[in-house]
Amino acid sequence: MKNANILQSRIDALLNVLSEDVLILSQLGTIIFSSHNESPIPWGEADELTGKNLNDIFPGDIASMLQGMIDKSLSLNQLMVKEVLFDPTVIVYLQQRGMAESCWVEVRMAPSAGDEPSVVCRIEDISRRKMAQRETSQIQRDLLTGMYNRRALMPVLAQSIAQALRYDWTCSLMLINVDSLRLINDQRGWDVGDQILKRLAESLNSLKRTADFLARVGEDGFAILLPETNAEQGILAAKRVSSMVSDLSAPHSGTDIHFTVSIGVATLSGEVDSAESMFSRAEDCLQLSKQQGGNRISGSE
Ligand SMILES: Nc1nc2c(ncn2[C@@H]2O[C@H](COP(=O)(O)OP(=O)(O)OP(=O)(O)O)[C@@H](O)[C@H]2O)c(=O)[nH]1
Repeated sequence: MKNANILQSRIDALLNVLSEDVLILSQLGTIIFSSHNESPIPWGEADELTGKNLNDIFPGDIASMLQGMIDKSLSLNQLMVKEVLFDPTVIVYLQQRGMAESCWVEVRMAPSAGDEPSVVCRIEDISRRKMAQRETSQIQRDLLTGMYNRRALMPVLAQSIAQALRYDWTCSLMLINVDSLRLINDQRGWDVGDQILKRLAESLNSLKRTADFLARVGEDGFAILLPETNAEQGILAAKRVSSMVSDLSAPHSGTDIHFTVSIGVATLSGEVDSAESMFSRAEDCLQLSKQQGGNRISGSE
């Protein structure tokens, strides 16, 4: 009995230092025990929750999703984890207790030993983590086309170079730049220019191999990192892009506006190469294609 008391006081102390909510739920979704301390979720007093069922707190779809987690956790005897949006306009129980802003929570359920089947459920507010994830992915994406940007490309290129050097492979970088986008914008309107960039992005995305990495770099162009691709194969890939672009167009006043691209391909040239030096060589090749009148492919090792 003494031991049981010590254990209980340790469990109470443990629960007191947790900022997450902890519930024990029966197999049928009834709250047997609840503990919440500094949680931003206004559940009401701990006593108020005990004896309530998930259906008393959550609308039908969320209650049955949580019940599904209980069922699975008990039948598979394993931890279940899900991210759930707690929106007070949907979860009226929480709105009535003062919740004004939505928050994302991580729900973890683990089967618990005992006479009656039950699960221990931890609910943690992960809104900040979610926001940070969203911000990170936004700063790595181009807003117009949704593709990765140069900031995202450079570390991947550096990694690909490191791998190629280590395993005695190679890799290539292709820069694809729309010819005379300024003129198209001026003559047909910025919307047409936008359409061209979007269609080109979508088509490059479908054309590239799964292992390739596509990014929008600069105002009017894209880059594709081609792992395990030598100079000759890089030029072949560029030819495929060029021929694909000849079938692309953007609609404008009932007509189709066609466009061309210039391409520069750089291939890894040895131990001294870096992401920056390879990118800069690809830019030089692109420049050469532009100087020769555009709609051309230039490559360098
Ligand atoms: N429609 C559209 N235009 C953009 C976007 N970003 C930049 N631009 C424009 O794209 C044009 C790029 O101009 P330049 O760098 O001179 O290139 P260009 O006219 O394609 O000439 P070349 O590359 O030499 O063929 C500029 O007028 C930019 O204002 C965009 O997101 N959408």
